[in-house]
Amino acid sequence: MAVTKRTPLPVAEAVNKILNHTRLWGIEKISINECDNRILAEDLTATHDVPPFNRSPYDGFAIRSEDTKHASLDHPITLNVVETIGAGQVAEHEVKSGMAVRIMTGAKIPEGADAVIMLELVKERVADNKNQIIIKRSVKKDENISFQGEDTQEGTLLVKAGTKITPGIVAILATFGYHRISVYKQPVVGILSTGTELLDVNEELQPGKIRNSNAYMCAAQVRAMGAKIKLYQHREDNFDSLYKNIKEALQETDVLITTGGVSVGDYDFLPEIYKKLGAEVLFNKVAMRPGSVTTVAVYEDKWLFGLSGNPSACFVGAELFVRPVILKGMSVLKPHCKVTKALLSKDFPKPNPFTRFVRAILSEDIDGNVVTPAGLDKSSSVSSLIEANCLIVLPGGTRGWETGSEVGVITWHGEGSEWPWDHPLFSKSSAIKTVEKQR
Ligand SMILES: Nc1nc2c(c(=O)[nH]1)N[C@H]1C(S)=C(S)[C@@H](COP(=O)(O)OP(=O)(O)OC[C@H]3O[C@@H](n4cnc5c(N)ncnc54)[C@H](O)[C@@H]3O)O[C@H]1N2
Ligand code: MOO
Ligand SMILES: [Mg+2]
Repeated sequence: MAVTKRTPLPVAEAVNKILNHTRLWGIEKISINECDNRILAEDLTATHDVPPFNRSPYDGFAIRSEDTKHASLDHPITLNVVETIGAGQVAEHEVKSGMAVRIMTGAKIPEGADAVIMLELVKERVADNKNQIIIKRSVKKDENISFQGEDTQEGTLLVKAGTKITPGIVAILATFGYHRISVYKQPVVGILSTGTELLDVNEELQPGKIRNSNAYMCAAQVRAMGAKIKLYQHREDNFDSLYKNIKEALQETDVLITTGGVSVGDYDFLPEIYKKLGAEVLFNKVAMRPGSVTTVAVYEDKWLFGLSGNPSACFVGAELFVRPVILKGMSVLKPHCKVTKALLSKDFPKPNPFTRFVRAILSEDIDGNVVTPAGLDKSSSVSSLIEANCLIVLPGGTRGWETGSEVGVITWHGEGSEWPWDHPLFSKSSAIKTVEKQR
């Protein structure tokens, strides 16, 4: 059987094709108790000032500063303590000249008072059956007052829709009384590995067989992207049953990732399955390594990602192509891997006509970011994924890369990047400059 020729698409064009097809996953309301790491679908605006009233930042006495104007070690002044309030209580008295209110941290400053003096700075006594304090220093107006609105003012836009809910944002939700929150729905991402050679994790090795690592790896990647996972039993490379499995899985998923069976081999059935489904194949070859066989198709409103069976290629395919589909569908403002630059700490002599994504370790030294390739640089490698915390992006060309070269790097942790990436990592003409050898 003749092998159909595939035309490799530059990585940036492949990403653009995907971006042209993304759709929003919809919005749902959920409880504040279950919103961790979800993506906000509404802007959060301060619905009142914080703090909402002037309050005491210390345990002390609310006083009128004027009363202490002439207070000193030699001329202590005495005030009568008229009541005590804790946080949550409101004073009954207005503080008039000669009066003080014993006040605890967080309590509303009583009318008439314009300063607080800490407990430790006064002497307390009872005289004539009255609680009194003696003050030996002057206190300035506004001293030790937390002012209404000093943290944030009513009407301030605090968090934009499309932001991931962190513990800090949960505090904001609670502060302003959002107990049910609009968030983007999480797409359901099915993961189905094909390969007659595959065993499940709990099975003993047999001749010619290997355990299915891709499905579990992809599930972990996609879960970290914030989607819901449906992990399917791995399947043999059999056209008819695989077609049926995929068709069924598409009924209950928004995105279906398959791993393996996507190249040109006798048992690589994914290309034929896309055809039989009538799926629109956006691309089936990308000018990149690893992952050149990555195929992406759309079928009705579903996505099909045919990731490579080779573990490292599978990993790269998920980060480059699945990530933006999931995150853009939740209006995440930076839905792509984060792009940055670093100096190469080792020669990378292997030239490649395609853009190469090298699993690597990014670290910082006094000169800035440094990046070191990690482990075996083959698309079949699984151990190079252990330490890798980034991918070096080497534009295709005829030369290798020397120690000290400034290279583009992408990472999948924390905040991402917008598209297009801010320096043209993928264009040959951009020839990332080689800096003088530094080490
Ligand atoms: N004649 C050609 N052969 C190949 C080409 C090509 O262009 N022409 N491309 C090569 C490249 S590049 C890659 S990458 C692989 C992609 O192969 P498939 O996506 O079809 O994947 P499989 O053939 O099913 O498996 C490849 C490799 O990965 C192992 N594998 C598969 N599934 C898993 C899994 N779930 N967990 C762990 N490892 C898995 C499988 O045993 C194979 O060793 O094709 C090249 N060939
Ligand atoms: O798709 Mo393959 O990973 O380029 O080696
Ligand atoms: Mg194959």
